[in-house]
Amino acid sequence: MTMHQICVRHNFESAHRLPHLNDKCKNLHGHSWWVEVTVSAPALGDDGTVVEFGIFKKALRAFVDEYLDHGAMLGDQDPLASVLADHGCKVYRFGASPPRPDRHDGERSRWQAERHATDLAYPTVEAVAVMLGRVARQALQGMLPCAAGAGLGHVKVTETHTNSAHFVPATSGLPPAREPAAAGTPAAGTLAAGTPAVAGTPAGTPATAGTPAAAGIPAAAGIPAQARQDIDPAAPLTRERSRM
Ligand SMILES: Nc1nc2c(c(=O)[nH]1)N=C([C@H](O)[C@H](O)COP(=O)(O)OP(=O)(O)OP(=O)(O)O)CN2
Repeated sequence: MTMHQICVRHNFESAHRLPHLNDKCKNLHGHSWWVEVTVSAPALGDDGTVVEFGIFKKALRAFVDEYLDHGAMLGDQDPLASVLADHGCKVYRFGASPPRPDRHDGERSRWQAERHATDLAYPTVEAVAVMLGRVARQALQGMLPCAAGAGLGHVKVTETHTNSAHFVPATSGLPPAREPAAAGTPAAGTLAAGTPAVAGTPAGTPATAGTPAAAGIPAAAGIPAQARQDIDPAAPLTRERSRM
């Protein structure tokens, strides 16, 4: 079987520390991280793509820029996590538990992003790759104009020139192929033949205005509402997703 693959990259500046590893890693230190995500599909969509670069990057970047860039990634048990958060610093916690229902909106909103890493105790490079794989996969599911059967290929996260981690999902990463569209009715997430892709308005999916502030997804300009919903960490993780 042939396979098409595309790759997008994004970078972010973030501190982390790994107090359970060696002496060097227990210091709060920063890296210029790179994340690279590939998306695979057995056949190209009607628009000749696996997934349109711009829309996919916007969805991925929205999460990274909002929750990780110029912040700190820490284990939930790390005492620095609450100290930094109490001082207004951006903190993304690995291994965090859901807040009690009576907690304030800010805490609930933070959790919506942190639930991608709830089963990952520490922000190792490997764990960051898993977490960003979940974000990327949710961005892909749903309406993005992508080829039938398109799914997450792999995620590479680089923290230094010498250190990186690859995450490859246990499954192929391909969600079930979408049903072929009835004539004249483009399937969700696919482009109708001959339908030009209008930026931010994928064919077959009405872009509902104004959405997911509640989902913790930044309402970045140009990201289709549905795409933002798709990276909504509040969406329940399926068994398959949680294996990623
Ligand atoms: N498997 C992993 N090992 C280590 C991780 C990790 O995330 N996964 N992280 C660290 C530290 O965070 C540290 O940033 C990197 O440590 P190290 O490579 O030892 O340090 P340098 O980048 O300074 O290495 P040099 O090549 O000597 O410059 C450690 N291990």
